[in-house]
Amino acid sequence: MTLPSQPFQVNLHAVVELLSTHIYSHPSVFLRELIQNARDAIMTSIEQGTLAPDDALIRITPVGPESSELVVTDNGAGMYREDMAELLSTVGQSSKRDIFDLPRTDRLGQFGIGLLSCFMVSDEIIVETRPAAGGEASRWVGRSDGTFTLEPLEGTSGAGIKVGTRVRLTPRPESRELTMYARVWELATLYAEFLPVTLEVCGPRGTERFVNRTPFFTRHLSPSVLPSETGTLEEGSIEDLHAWALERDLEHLAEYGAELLGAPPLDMIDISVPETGTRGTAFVLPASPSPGAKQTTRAYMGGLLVSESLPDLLPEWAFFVRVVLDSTGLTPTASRENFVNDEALAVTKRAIASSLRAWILSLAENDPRGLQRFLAIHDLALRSLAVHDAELARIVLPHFTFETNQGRMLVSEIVAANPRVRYAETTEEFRQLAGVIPSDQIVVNAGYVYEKDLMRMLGEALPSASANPITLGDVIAQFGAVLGADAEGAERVRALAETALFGLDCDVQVRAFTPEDVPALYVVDPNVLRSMELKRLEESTSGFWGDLMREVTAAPSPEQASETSEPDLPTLATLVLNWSSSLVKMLAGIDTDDQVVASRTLRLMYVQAMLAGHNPLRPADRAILNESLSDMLALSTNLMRRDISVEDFLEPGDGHES
Ligand SMILES: Nc1ncnc2c1ncn2[C@@H]1O[C@H](COP(=O)(O)OP(=O)(O)OP(=O)(O)O)[C@@H](O)[C@H]1O
Repeated sequence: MTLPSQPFQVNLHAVVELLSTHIYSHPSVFLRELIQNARDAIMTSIEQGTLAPDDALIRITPVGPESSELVVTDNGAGMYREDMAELLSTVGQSSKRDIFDLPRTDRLGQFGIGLLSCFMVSDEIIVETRPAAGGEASRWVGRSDGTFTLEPLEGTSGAGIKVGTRVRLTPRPESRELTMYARVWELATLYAEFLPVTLEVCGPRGTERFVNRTPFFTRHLSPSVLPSETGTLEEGSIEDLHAWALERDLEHLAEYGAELLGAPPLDMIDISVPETGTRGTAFVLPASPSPGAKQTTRAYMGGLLVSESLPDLLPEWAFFVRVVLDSTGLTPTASRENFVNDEALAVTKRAIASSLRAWILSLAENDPRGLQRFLAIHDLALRSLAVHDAELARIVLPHFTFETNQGRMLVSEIVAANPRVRYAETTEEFRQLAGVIPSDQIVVNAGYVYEKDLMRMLGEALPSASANPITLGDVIAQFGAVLGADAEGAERVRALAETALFGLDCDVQVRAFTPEDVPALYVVDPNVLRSMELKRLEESTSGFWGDLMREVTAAPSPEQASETSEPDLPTLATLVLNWSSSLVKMLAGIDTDDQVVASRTLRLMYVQAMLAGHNPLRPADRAILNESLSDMLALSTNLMRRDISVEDFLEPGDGHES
């Protein structure tokens, strides 16, 4: 025997609890749901020809001294009594779906739960309505205990009910504030200021205020209605009038942007995605946002607010704009506070990204000064975009500036000076290189974020140019060896220096190079530099951090591990003494008696070379700096008094042990 089917029962309390704690972010959304129902009913009437668009009106009367009820009235389609029980008392029932039960894009509602949000602020919802197509007025009263009544409003009781619908709520004490004038005005403006239906809020003492503003952010490239007060038009003046209207729209748009950003936007970018009925404006920030800041989007659906701050609608790199948009083709989530992450949203996101990109491209091609203004504020954003976008890189790369040994230069200037661009991959290497590269040659510092990648793209982006890394090792390899009659002197200085730098893990070479006023170069492999920095920290840090540092420095990297297995560990650093420097030549001719002076001079040259290359000084380096300076001071003062001898200063490593 088959048992008869039975309908599910709905526990209304549990549903309202679910709505308020898991779906809606705040009880105040009840007002947005009522405005949305009123707007949809008005759209139905306009569509059916029973209401002229200019006569459409939503009126909100807040709770106040004269009334303990909040009333939302519309002059839309209303409802027939026969439909009311099903539409209003059935959770999930909506009239806003098409014959295939799909949401209608011209209606904002679709889930059939919005009215229930009123139970978040009131225990009773009264809906009084009269259908626009003709018929009796009716009253439906729904209660939070899950019961409802439905009655006809005949004779005098229905006389005050005009075509349309009014919803009456008596708020619970804790929700009263949400239904009073100040808050209602604030919420109505927030949700509906761009609603294309007139919305008025009745203020104290019968005053009325309209919340509506024109959504200029959706229409700035198509002029809004032409002024009606212009009277008859002269021949040929229609274009002027369009230009005037467009300019006025742009002014309003800029004003809105300034309100949104707190300062006039640097520029405004039109967003248009016809496939998803999305239109809007991206306002370019007039100041650089804090690092890592992600801009959120203010989104509307049919003029009703979805969210003031939607994340994830913009690409990662677009932290230089704040977007405001309106969509009729995206699907809202049940809370109506976000969009469903579907294909339509993906299409919209891609289109927004390409509009921003197209704006940058057109700036680069048509308005180089505008691009420079933009770069002065949002340089990093554009670099981060260009490294992933070869086509964009081709257009914008010449406009980027890079640090070079000749100061900051535009890429176009660098390439014009020499299309075979050479760049240092780290800032440390650049600083060392900058000291020795002949001044008529350019070396670029590509050590900052994105710059190495951009340099690597240069050859592809600008076919006439090429870019290759250059290391200090490359430059030093080209330095001339010291030959012939000078070879002996050079070897002497090298031996002196090796002795003076004993124990400092530093090899010594003597080469001839320019500039002559650089007596020595301290050359170090970047990996070695890193371990030196760790060692310095380790030596100067005690306790937990010191132990941690020691652990870090003790654990060899895979490369180091393979290196240590080799019998000869490469020398850590090299001091390259410059045979072209008169100071170095002087050291070659120094008297044996003055070897202490030579030793301290070489140690000072070593520290000076380290500092010139922006290398970190370890405690041992600082110690020899201080010792050498005090020795030099003592030598020069005491020797002049002739009351001490050089032997007093000799120490192991000074070459006088024997
Ligand atoms: N002001 C109104 N005028 C005419 N019909 C209304 C009005 N308010 C509600 N209705 C009817 O009641 C139904 C249920 O409304 P409800 O707000 O619960 O859901 P919805 O608007 O259809 O969908 P959503 O949950 O997405 O808002 C609507 O589909 C509509 O038919």
